[in-house]
Amino acid sequence: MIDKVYCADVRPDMEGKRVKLAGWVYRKREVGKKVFIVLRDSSGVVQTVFKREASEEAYAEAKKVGIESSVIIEGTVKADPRAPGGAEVQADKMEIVQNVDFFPITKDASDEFLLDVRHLHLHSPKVSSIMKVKGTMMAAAREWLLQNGWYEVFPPILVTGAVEGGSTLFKLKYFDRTAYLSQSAQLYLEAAIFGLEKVWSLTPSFRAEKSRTRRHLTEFWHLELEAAWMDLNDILKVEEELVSYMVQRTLELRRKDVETFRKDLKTLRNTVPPFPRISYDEAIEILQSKGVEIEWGEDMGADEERILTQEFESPFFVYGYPKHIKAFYMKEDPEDPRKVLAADMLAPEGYGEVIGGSQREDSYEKLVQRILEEGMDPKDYEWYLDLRKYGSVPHSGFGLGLERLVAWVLKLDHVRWATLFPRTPSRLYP
Ligand SMILES: NC(=O)C[C@H]([NH3+])C(=O)NS(=O)(=O)OC[C@H]1O[C@@H](n2cnc3c(N)ncnc32)[C@H](O)[C@@H]1O
Ligand SMILES: [Mg+2]
Repeated sequence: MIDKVYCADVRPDMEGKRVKLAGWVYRKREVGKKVFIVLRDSSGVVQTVFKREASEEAYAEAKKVGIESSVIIEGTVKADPRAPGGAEVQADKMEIVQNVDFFPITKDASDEFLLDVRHLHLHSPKVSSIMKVKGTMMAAAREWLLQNGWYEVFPPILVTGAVEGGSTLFKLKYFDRTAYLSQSAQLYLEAAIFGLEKVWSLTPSFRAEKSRTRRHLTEFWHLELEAAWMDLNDILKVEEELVSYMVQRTLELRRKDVETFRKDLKTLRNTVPPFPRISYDEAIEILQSKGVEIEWGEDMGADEERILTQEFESPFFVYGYPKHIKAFYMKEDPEDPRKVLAADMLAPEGYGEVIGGSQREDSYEKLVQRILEEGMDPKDYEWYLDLRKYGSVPHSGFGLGLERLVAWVLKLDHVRWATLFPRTPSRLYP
């Protein structure tokens, strides 16, 4: 590894210190007999200046080097309030590792072009900021989960059945059998709670969703928790504590990156327990009062959720959905058989659903009945039904879409920008 100083670590108090930098040419301009190069690395940028009198050779290299060329620069730090970070490097040596004559991404590049060359778009400091925030949010989640006694497990991705409906399964040939890409690790987490009680996993989940909305991917990162002995209210408390910790910790560690995308942090600061809770019935009434044509029993889509979020300035829960619009594994509400003990967490500012969760049906007979009601074959879920035969317990869990949470925190206009290489119905390459 090159013994280098990171760009963001070049400070005014290093005046006179000799440093070696390694990175990529981010910006370049010639002013009179000087060449200014803003060098970029993973930490940020620093201004370097090349003068003929300092080194003829380095000056000539600086004049010819192209944007996004990889370079190693040596020089002396000089405090200068006009330079980003208050200091610049007066360069006297440059090694061009690889010169780039023309970098295809220009200022006016369209979103579609950026996605076509996503492998080059990852040079962008803004993209790096998104990935740093996403990584920090997951690091915060891990911190919280470890501190609160949750065990990480590693469920399979190659599976034999649907969790969230057969219409969004990706099917593949598995030797002489049929397999699917996992839509959710939930069923396997439900098996794990009989030994570990409180489990979680971060896995890629796959949905053959044809819906081309700003919040759907065909592959997304899915943070899922499952706990024995917990009912719906218990798991909602877990959700709001976990999400609050993820958001507040990210503000603590990555505030500059977050502020690159949003100046108003109010809804993030408001993300502290307890989150507001409204029933599905109340949600329908609110929507109807705002002129939305929706009847009780209908599902809320992105548009309805967007309108609903206008009522809140923090994430909030909607609970008590009608049974027929929710998944087979959800426990019927003992007080109202039309409903299930399920709740979604919606993010404000128009983002909507970021978490889907519920208390699970723990009765063998009722679960068989729900599977049949949904037109599925209990034989396909024999192992899953066994979980209700051998020491069944009340249990609950949820799934958080990591890209959706990041998209809200950074106010991204599409969830695809929150993933390294977005997968959508029209995108499988690069
Ligand atoms: N362990 C569980 O209880 C999870 C449960 N089986 C489940 O998959 N619920 S979910 O379908 O609402 O998906 C959960 C979350 O997963 C995210 N999600 C769900 N589908 C997508 C797509 N297509 N793209 C991006 N993100 C998606 C979104 O935030 C949802 O709230
Ligand atoms: Mg959902």
